[in-house]
Amino acid sequence: MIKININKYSYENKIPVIKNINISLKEGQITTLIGASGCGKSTLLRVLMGMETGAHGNIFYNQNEFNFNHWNSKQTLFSMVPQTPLLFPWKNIIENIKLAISKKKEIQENKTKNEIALNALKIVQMDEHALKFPDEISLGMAQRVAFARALVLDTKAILLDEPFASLDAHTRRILQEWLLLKIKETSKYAILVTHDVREALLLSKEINVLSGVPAEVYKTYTSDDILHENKNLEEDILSILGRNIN
Ligand SMILES: Nc1ncnc2c1ncn2[C@@H]1O[C@H](COP(=O)(O)OP(=O)(O)OP(=O)(O)O)[C@@H](O)[C@H]1O
Repeated sequence: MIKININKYSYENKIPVIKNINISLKEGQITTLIGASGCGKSTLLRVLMGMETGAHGNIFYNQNEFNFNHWNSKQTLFSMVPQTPLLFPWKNIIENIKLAISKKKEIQENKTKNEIALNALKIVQMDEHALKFPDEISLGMAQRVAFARALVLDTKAILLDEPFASLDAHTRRILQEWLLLKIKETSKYAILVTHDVREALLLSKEINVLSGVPAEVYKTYTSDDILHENKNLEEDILSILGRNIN
């Protein structure tokens, strides 16, 4: 299990954007953060990536405690799949993946970067398109490449920042099912950030509903709540989001 506690984070010592976030991640499962626009979801992911420093709190993984005081972008616990794939347009698909592969990984696996990249593209069923350029593939395919790029970074957890937001409803549905399977197959831990309550219910084992700024966990739904749908969860979550809690 990965346990994340962020007691507080503020940009440039102004009012806190994140407060009292305690979430847990389980292997092969997706934990979701859902909250209104601007409540601090992307900031939270950036803190975990080490792109924003100065948060107060800690992370527990494998009996180790990591303090945010010593957290930076060189951390190896988290990688991110952003809202848009952010591929270099002048490099083909396999070259885009190879850029993310370290020399250390090449030595450890005793494989060339090409072999490692091709293997990751196989996992996301994009190996047949390895030599295409980003403008020759669809957005859904590009998001799968972004997922492969996160895989070769070999982090324990993948942070998914609204990865399906820019896709049409049909492609989104296919990729949602696909993602669920891949997280299970690769035994990754995952955090999904979304606005979409149905997406949260479809993919998550745990849903954390965030309040408005500062982002704070207002309510947590466990896998039991989600599985049994004993309450009308969709309505429940929507009504919390609609209250614009501050
Ligand atoms: N670099 C920054 N400096 C100062 N404040 C920032 C910075 N980035 C974001 N903020 C503020 O922090 C708050 C949270 O922003 P954030 O982008 O994390 O929200 P979000 O929940 O991801 O929004 P959305 O769902 O619309 O992407 C907002 O009030 C925003 O204005």
